[in-house]
Amino acid sequence: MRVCVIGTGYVGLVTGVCLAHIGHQVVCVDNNEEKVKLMQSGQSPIYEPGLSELMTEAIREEKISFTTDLEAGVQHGEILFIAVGTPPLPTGESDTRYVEAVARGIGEHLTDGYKVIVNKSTVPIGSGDWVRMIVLDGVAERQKTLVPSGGGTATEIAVDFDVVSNPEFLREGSAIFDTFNPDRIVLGSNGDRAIAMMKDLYAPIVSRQFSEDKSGPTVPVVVTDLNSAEMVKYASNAFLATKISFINEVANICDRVGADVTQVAQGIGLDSRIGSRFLQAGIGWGGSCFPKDVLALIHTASDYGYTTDLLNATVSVNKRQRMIALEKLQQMLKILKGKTVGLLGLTFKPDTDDMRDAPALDLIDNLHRLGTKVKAYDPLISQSGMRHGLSNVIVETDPELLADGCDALVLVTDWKQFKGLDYAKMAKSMQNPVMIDGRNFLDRAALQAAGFQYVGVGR
Ligand SMILES: NC(=O)c1ccc[n+]([C@@H]2O[C@H](COP(=O)([O-])OP(=O)(O)OC[C@H]3O[C@@H](n4cnc5c(N)ncnc54)[C@H](O)[C@@H]3O)[C@@H](O)[C@H]2O)c1
Ligand SMILES: O=c1ccn([C@@H]2O[C@H](COP(=O)(O)OP(=O)(O)O[C@H]3O[C@H](CO)[C@@H](O)[C@H](O)[C@H]3O)[C@@H](O)[C@H]2O)c(=O)[nH]1
Repeated sequence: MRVCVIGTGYVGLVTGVCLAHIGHQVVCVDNNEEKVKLMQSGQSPIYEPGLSELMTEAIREEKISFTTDLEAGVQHGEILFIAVGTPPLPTGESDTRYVEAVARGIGEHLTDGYKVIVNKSTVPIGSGDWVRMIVLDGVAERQKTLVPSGGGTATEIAVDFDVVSNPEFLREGSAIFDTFNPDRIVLGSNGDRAIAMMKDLYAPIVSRQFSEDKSGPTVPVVVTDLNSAEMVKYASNAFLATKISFINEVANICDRVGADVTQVAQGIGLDSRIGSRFLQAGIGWGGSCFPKDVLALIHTASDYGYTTDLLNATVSVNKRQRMIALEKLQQMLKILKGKTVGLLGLTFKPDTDDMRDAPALDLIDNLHRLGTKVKAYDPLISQSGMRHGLSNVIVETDPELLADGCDALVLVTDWKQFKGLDYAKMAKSMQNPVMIDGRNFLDRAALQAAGFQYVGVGR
């Protein structure tokens, strides 16, 4: 099928490349010229495991192209994906201005023939109907420009489209895997024709043709109304964030009573009603989605007169959890002023270059506030030189250089490379071999054998 994806960030580019891989003809549109030039030259502007390889293949097979020209994209696509950012406003609500600009632009360029407009961006509940309205506004704008040369009124522009909400559940760092191995596909629409086209689009994924386990059961497709599909996205993220806040709260109690949260998580996670995933206690959840989406849902509820006691607690537990590494550093080192702390990891999770709302950023700010020198090493940020927002941090290019002279190390991101470091060598070069393991990721006994005082979270 002919697909246009508008917005080529973590979601749009992965979606475009994966749809091209399964055989569709994809045009990706972005209004960032630099990004588009980079993609046209075959390079991905983001790091996502496996993305570059699939992108190169799709370009070689002429299944995908990149442009800044929205009109060309709209003309090409039978299915038009909106995948632009919806960042948080200071009030907590989503900033939908990029979605609005794209919807209006689509309306200004819609041509004859039926099109499906898909909200892939995470958008506030009710956005499906709102996008329809904005697209029609765009059509009306164009209509106004059509004045026949002899005067009179121009022929009415005829458009035919439906809006579908197709929320995205991929995780950064495993986005390609998640796209080919989804737990479910959610399609919200008021139009049967649109749903049928979306099912055709995803048929190779639904049939597991591209899954790791090709013989697995077909992927469930959940068809809902527009509002419910939008709510599925927010409720999923809110549930997962709540699950992590829950285990973090349990970890804080474990710390006080002398239990080990990693053992507790194993014990409770084996209950199939609970499940073992997203029960890793640590320094709190971050990234571009959980923080903004939980706040946006709280905001929506409040717009409708409802106070979200549970979600408010999810957020406040997380805020406090973001301080846990600092508290543990204070317990171990006492005064932090004049001390040097090294951070292992900067990104909000491993296998991504994304620093949006990363717990490392809070920690850095708090350490600076207390007069601590901060150094950091991150497998991706250190190598790529992407130091956006990190001007006060000494970014080392190797973990051993990081340890040199430090009073303590904090493991902030659970990059798998951190399992195999030469901790004995690192301990020797430190002022004070203290390891705060903010992700309960390292082997306590091995660290102690290497000469570290090891402190985990809730263990
Ligand atoms: N990042 C994730 O893991 C993830 C997962 C699921 C859902 N989402 C949701 O998907 C949406 C996109 O997230 P993202 O992380 O990919 O964002 P992003 O910031 O990485 O990318 C957004 C892209 O849209 C482009 N853009 C902005 N305005 C545009 C316009 N008018 N025309 C064309 N392009 C435009 C930007 O240049 C950018 O390349 C958000 O709503 C987010 O909540 C994100
Ligand atoms: O047991 C856990 C699992 C995760 N995290 C933290 O939670 C955050 C989010 O992690 P993860 O969900 O793996 O990454 P995201 O890429 O942010 O993905 C989430 O947000 C996306 C955007 O909405 C959704 O599409 C995904 O389904 C949803 O998992 C990170 O800071 C993790 O360190 C924990 O602290 N403990």
